[in-house]
Amino acid sequence: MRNALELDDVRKRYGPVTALDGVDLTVAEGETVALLGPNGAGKSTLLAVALGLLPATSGRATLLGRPPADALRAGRVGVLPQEAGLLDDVRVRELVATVAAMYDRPPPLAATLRAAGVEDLAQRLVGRLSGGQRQRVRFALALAGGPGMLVLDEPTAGLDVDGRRALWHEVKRRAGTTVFATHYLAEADAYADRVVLLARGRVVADGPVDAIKALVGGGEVRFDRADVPEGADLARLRALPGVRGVHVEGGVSGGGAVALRTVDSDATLRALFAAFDDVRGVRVEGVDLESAFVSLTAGTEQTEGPRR
Ligand SMILES: Nc1ncnc2c1ncn2[C@@H]1O[C@H](COP(=O)(O)OP(=O)(O)OP(=O)(O)O)[C@@H](O)[C@H]1O
Repeated sequence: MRNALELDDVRKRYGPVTALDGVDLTVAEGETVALLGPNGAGKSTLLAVALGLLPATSGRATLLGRPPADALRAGRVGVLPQEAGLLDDVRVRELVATVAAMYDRPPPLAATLRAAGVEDLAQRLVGRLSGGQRQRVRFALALAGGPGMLVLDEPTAGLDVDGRRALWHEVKRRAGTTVFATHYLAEADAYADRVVLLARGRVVADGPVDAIKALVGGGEVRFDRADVPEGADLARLRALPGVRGVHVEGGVSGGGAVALRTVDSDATLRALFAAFDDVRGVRVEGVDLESAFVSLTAGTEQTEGPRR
């Protein structure tokens, strides 16, 4: 299968700030890839370089087998940039029609308006729309040329529940290549085949959602006890193999609910049963994407100033 996107040791500096610090990334055709990372990690910069909208300081970007700007000019990629300005004094229908007319074989206008959920807004002036409605219009502009690939920077920012559902429904229906940046981990979990986790301009994890969760490993062993563990009991729980943290909540009718954060739930479970004979309601839960995200990017918020 051909690669839709290739980034080869891409670096991008804005004066003293290193926004991308040697990024290698490959996206195969047909893949849906989510780009995650804390504020300032470099997600928007990565997408802008991948699209040829920003020059890299060094390294190489290839989009659909060509220099990115060429692929973009050929109308093969639909783009939803973050905070894109829109003309205010035109009606939604005119704006989408004008953009569609720049392409060789755009889909019927009605289909684009429907797909982006802006049919009912077609006659409205863009300048009078709400934030979420404007975001839907941006999505319509990304779809206007009938592109084979979508690059979406925080596409559901400002969208209500219906708007989000409609957008992802459309992305899935198209089954083309999609690369999107998001802060909503649930969206990455639900819609991406693969997650690329950026921190400080570097790829710190790259793989299917389950593999990213597994990188952090372990999970949580939860159980109930008749008594809330305290003192020596608590120390014994902390000393169980694999345990990295103990969280205790007062349970119903005076009992206690306990959660053990562990890197080896099998070893923790065996030792727990050996050491305590009054545990009940034991359940083991895996790490969720949020915990994995926090572990893998902890303390990495990008700040101004020279890099260490
Ligand atoms: N035009 C610019 N001039 C100077 N610094 C910039 C510019 N654009 C981005 N940066 C800096 O580059 C780094 C990466 O920014 P970028 O917008 O790519 O991050 P992001 O992951 O998209 O963040 P967010 O989640 O907040 O949108 C940040 O430290 C940011 O302050």
